[in-house]
Amino acid sequence: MSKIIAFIFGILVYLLFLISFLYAIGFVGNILVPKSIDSGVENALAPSILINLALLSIFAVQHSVMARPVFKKWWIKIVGKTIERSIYVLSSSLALIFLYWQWRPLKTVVWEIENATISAIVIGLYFLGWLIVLLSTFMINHFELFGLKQIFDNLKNISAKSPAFQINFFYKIVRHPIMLGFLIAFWSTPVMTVGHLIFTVTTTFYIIVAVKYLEEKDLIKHIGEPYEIYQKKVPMFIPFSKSSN
Ligand SMILES: C[S@@+](CC[C@H](N)C(=O)[O-])C[C@H]1O[C@@H](n2cnc3c(N)ncnc32)[C@H](O)[C@@H]1O
Repeated sequence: MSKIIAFIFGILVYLLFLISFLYAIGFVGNILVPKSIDSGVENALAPSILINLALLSIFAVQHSVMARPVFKKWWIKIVGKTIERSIYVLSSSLALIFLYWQWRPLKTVVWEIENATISAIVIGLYFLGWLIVLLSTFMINHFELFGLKQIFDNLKNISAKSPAFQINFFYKIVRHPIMLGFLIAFWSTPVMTVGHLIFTVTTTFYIIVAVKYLEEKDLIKHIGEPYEIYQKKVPMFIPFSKSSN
């Protein structure tokens, strides 16, 4: 019975993730969704900036703290291995939905691309960024990353293996294609407002710090020398650039 409940929970969490992921494309790109990064009533500058930074910080803290091995080890003892990842995905989705809901638009335009062709290219890049994000998740392990593999394995009484270290497809070109996809999507806008710029600069800073000082440190601890060799051969974010630590 508990296996079925865990399974249903994991499926519902995955559906919520899909909704919040699709909503993110509409939210950042100001496309189709009822509330986007630049829609709604504009309030005073200082409180809006503080609220937006607080919303981004909630996501960053949740996302980084719950992903650390020390936290995971402790948390697995409480919730069990099967649904640990689903709870992580659920928490991230809720933090994102809260951000979409409470985001304060700041509509002053910082830059605007007036040339229609360049504007269309930039919009194309926006969707390319999101596509890179989605495809990259399949290159490591989409189903493990979003908790589905764990709930399926549990249902079939298979003991889950640790996810394998991948150096395939996009991971041959950069070490962090998912984050590169986000960076491309967040910066590629024909109209950059103050609110969008705050979002983009803060997330860029967070991505660089989280990858360099948290994720890669954990990967070196976990994988060891093969990851250090990978770091020397493959650049972090910029394809074909000199590889860096
Ligand atoms: C949200 S994913 C982001 C992965 C990577 N930073 C990127 O931008 O493509 C985070 C998870 O991917 C795992 N990961 C990072 N690089 C990996 C690789 N080359 N192979 C397998 N898993 C990896 C990390 O251990 C972490 O659990």
